Parts: sequence; structure tokens; C-alpha cells
Amino acid sequence: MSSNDLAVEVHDLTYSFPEGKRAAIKNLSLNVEWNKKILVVGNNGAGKSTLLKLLSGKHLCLGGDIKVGGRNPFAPNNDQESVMLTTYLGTEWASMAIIHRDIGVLELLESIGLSHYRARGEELVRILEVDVNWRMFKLSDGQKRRVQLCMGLLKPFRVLLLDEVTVDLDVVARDRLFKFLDQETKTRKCSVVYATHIFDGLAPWADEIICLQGGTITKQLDYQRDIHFTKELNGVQEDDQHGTGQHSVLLGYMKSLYPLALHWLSRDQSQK
Ligand SMILES: Nc1ncnc2c1ncn2[C@@H]1O[C@H](COP(=O)(O)OP(=O)(O)OP(=O)(O)O)[C@@H](O)[C@H]1O
Repeated sequence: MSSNDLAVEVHDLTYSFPEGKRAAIKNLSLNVEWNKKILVVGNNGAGKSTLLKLLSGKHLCLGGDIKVGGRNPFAPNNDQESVMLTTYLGTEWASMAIIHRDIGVLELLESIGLSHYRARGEELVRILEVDVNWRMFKLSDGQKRRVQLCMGLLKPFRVLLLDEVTVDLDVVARDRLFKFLDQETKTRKCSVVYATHIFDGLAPWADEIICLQGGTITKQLDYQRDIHFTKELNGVQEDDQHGTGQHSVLLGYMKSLYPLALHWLSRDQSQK
């Protein structure tokens, strides 16, 4: 497959922070196809944020190759394109100062180009239940995050890098955000890489699940092909099929209150 056919192409990537004692990313290789949603899981310190930042071009990669949409994400992009190569929504983005100011939501969205992306902006405002008349400093944390997501997603992306930015969202907003992203990856050439510690509602959403440990990918599963659910088992059974290196996973059904919370909160919102 040539570079242009892949959303992300990482080959033998090693990255150390200037002050870091050990490499945060080690000999990592990864291909992400277009129209895919990839879930990145891993312990604290496993390298998830570092990987996403490298993919977004925030850190310069010296060891190995990174291509996003066939291009080096660190190289300056002077094209006046209507689609961003990468959109990175992570911790620093989440703490941007403007969301605490005395400014109206409409003014904020207009300042970042709402008039150019009117239909998309209106769709985001609708699905994230944002009121454009809100004033930012009066909002709850979750409401601020919903406005921020409208801002961050206003311009279409080729590759969206989401670094756990859904913690403040109620289950309905989170569910709608994931449906929007699912629709995006099904209707245009784009992909999503999402690092999270919250797995509620994500099982049927992700196309692939990657496990990162010590800066290296230790598992990569295709949701449809490799993951199966059963009532006959408690916990997890992992198999290496006939020693081929191809893993499959059998998961016991787990009781979860997530569908109940989603049902209740969706009903509450429809009664507003
Ligand atoms: N600015 C930095 N300088 C030095 N080392 C860093 C820096 N940022 C992260 N690291 C180190 O790089 C490694 C990977 O960190 P990273 O933030 O990518 O982990 P993570 O998987 O995103 O963790 P978490 O789940 O806690 O967000 C860790 O060992 C961390 O200590």
C-alpha cells in the first residue's frame, strides 16, 4: 500500500524527551487506513499522548518515519486547504484560556470561521446541544467542553487525534460525539485515533484497538475479526491462533450501567 493510501504510516519510531531518561516511544510501527476509528489503550505513562503529539507534528521526530495522509506532519503546511491534515484535541487544548472569558459562543465560533463552515458548525451545535447565546464564563465544565469541541471540530480534519477530552461530557453528549465521528469516518476520507481510559460505549465504535506499553505497541486487534463476546466466560481469554501471532480475544459479557444512564439522560433531555 502506498503512503497516500494510508491515513497514518509510522515506521520504526523512537522518541525521547530532551529531559527524559528513557525513550517515551520505542521502535513503534503503525499503519492506520482511511475511514477507521482506532482506540489507543495503555497505562499512565505508556506513551499515548506522546504518540498522538508526534502524529500531530507537535514534537519533531528524529528517529523513524511518520507520515499522515502521505505527508510529514511536522513540515510546515502553507496550503490554504479547507481540510486540516490533523486536528489534535488534547490536554493543552482543553485548558485554553479563552473558554473562561466573558465572551459569547456565537462570537467565539465566528472568530474561528463559522461563516466558512456554516452547515458543519450548525450540525455540531445541534448534536452537542450548544446554545450560541451562552456566555462562556457562566458555563459548567461540561458545557465549556461541548463549546470547545464545536470549535475544535469546526474545520474538517483528515486525521483526528483525540487525547481523552470526553471526561467532562455527560453520557448523552459523549454518545452523540461518537456517533458524529462514526458518521464522519463513514462519509468522507478521514480517520480518528482516540486515546482513552474510559471504555463505556466504545466497544462497537472502534474498528481497531491498540495496546501501548512502555512506548511500544504490544497488541493490535481488529474489533470485528478478533474480538468476540460470550456469556460462558468471566473475564477475558486471549488466544494466539495456532501460533501465528494473530491474536483473538474472547470477552465475557459484563454488567454495565452505561445503557441505563444513556437511556435516562436521553429521556431527560428530550423532555426539556
Ligand atoms: N515533557 C516531558 N519530559 C520528559 N518526559 C516526559 C514528558 N512528557 C511525558 N514524558 C514521559 O514520557 C512517557 C510517556 O508519557 P505520555 O504522556 O505519552 O503517557 P500517556 O500514555 O499519555 O499517559 P497518561 O495515561 O497518564 O496520560 C512517560 O514516561 C512520561 O514520564
